[in-house]
Amino acid sequence: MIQIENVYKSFTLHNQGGAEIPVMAGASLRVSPGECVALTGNSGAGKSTLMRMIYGNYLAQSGRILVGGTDVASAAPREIIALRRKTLGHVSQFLRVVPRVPTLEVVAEPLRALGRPRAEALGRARDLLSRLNIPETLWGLSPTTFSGGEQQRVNIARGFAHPYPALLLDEPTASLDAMNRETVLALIEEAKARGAAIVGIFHDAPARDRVADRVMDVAAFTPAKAA
Ligand SMILES: Nc1ncnc2c1ncn2[C@@H]1O[C@H](COP(=O)(O)OP(=O)(O)OP(=O)(O)O)[C@@H](O)[C@H]1O
Repeated sequence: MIQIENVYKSFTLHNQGGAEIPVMAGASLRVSPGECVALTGNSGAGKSTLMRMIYGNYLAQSGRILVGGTDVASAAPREIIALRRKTLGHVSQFLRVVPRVPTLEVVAEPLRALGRPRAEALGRARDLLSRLNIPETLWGLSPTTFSGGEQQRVNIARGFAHPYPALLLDEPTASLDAMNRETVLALIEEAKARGAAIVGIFHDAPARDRVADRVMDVAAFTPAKAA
């Protein structure tokens, strides 16, 4: 489902005389449906960079990043937008939403964008918001004024609304209380059970041990310091 082949990435520092810093070389990884692979490695090893390349936010200089048959490394922007809508979900700790849209609509939006009926999309949103303990009194309000933890849970609900075949999880359990953390782990397990291929960064080691089938240390892809 997710297949990374021999990816190379460097950053060009335009404010430092155009210096080129290689950060990843020979990155390869294959994630099957129903499998969760956790990226590990020291701070600065390149976990976030690899996730951003899979999502199409950072461009790989060479190699292939196949997600459900689309090569993110060479796809046109509109192909990446379609991929993100149908196939590739992304759950981070941070909520970015259009102001003034009610929480229920924010969570239902990924399903509405795929043309799912309004009643079905809102039903799914209600189910997820209840499971993640967002009080019903907040559902009609925009989440922009919510607490950090509430915004994080709204973002998780939104990220799990559509059953994406591929999912990227960036510290999905960070700063959650025990009960909500348990719900998120259950959502991840359900996504695996329905066949989602998942790549995640989990600083929460017990969470990683529970949901990850394999661990990939990205230090293996760090270019030799002399290069
Ligand atoms: N936009 C950028 N421009 C220049 N260098 C960058 C950029 N993004 C990341 N880097 C560099 O790439 C390397 C990998 O960073 P990355 O954020 O992927 O590491 P990480 O493993 O996710 O670290 P952490 O666990 O601290 O989040 C670092 O040396 C970082 O400085």
